[in-house]
Amino acid sequence: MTETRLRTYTHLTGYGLATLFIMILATQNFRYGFYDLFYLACTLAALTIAGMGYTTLARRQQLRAPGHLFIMAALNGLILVALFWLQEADISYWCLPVILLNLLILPLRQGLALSLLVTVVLTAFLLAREPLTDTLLIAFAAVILASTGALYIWHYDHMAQSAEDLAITDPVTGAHNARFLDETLQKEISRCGVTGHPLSVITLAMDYLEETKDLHGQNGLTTFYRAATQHLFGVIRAGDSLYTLSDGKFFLILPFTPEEGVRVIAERIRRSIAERDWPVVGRVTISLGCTTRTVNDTLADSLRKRTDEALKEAQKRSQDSIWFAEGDLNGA
Ligand SMILES: Nc1nc2c(ncn2[C@@H]2O[C@H](COP(=O)(O)OP(=O)(O)OP(=O)(O)O)[C@@H](O)[C@H]2O)c(=O)[nH]1
Repeated sequence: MTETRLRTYTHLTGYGLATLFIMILATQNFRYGFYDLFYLACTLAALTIAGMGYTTLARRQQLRAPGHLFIMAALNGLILVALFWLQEADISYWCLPVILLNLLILPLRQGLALSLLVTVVLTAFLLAREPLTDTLLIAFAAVILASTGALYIWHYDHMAQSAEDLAITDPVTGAHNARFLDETLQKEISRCGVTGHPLSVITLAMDYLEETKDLHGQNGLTTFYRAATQHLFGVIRAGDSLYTLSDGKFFLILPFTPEEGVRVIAERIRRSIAERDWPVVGRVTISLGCTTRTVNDTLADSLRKRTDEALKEAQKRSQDSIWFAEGDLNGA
């Protein structure tokens, strides 16, 4: 299930349960003749039903739907105004589920800020009217609810972020993985198609891979891959992205980089790798295949194939070299 869909279900459940709870309150107050509280509950229910409608309408943008903040601010505001207007201490108990609803519907910071605001105003109201022990009891319940809810949501957000990072990161090098490459490259190509900015890519691989493996073992290679990744992150500019492919190759996506630019950065990378003394493996050279997108390149696969061929050509000609593959400008 995607995060967006999960949020949609969570929001619908939150608003749905709140509506049910408020409708029960409305019915009870109507039965006992507390019409002010009945009207208040009906208005609150209208807001939570609006929340359900908004959740359904904005279901594709649940992660950044700003309307929830307005709905929840109105809901919280209405309860606080009613608290002072009606001078009805029973309304203070309505604030407790609202604190949880804030945290469930809104991003953590917004939800927590709104819940703390409600807690402070509620405590001030109770201090002026109710015995100190009752006030402390309700304020304490509100703080416990807000902090436990916030902790739980923070923990969930943290876990979701870690799972997402793991899914797109190579465990050995810490760079992005091949799965994420296809996705990002396709998006980048589509963006270039619209804006017309140049896009270049590079595939690079270590020379004498088998010999190095025989000499230093897989651990030696892994140490080099890790160090090379950190080094490449330092060479490329912000906006470029680096990927580790399964067969010991690296891939670079270089947005806003024309043919002359990719030749410059490829040469810079080649030289900087050859000049260093690497841990465990010592002196190492790499070969690089590069290409620049043409208007006929609409698929990630075609750019990847062309850089792979360019890399093979570079390795065939000599080690420690670069080959640039021209794209087809005439036919698709
Ligand atoms: N994508 C990318 N391109 C680079 C990088 N370094 C150089 N280039 C390309 O090579 C061209 C010439 O780079 P440089 O020789 O560093 O000259 P520069 O004018 O200082 O480069 P910029 O100010 O980065 O444009 C740049 O305009 C880029 O197209 C890099 O780290 N990433």
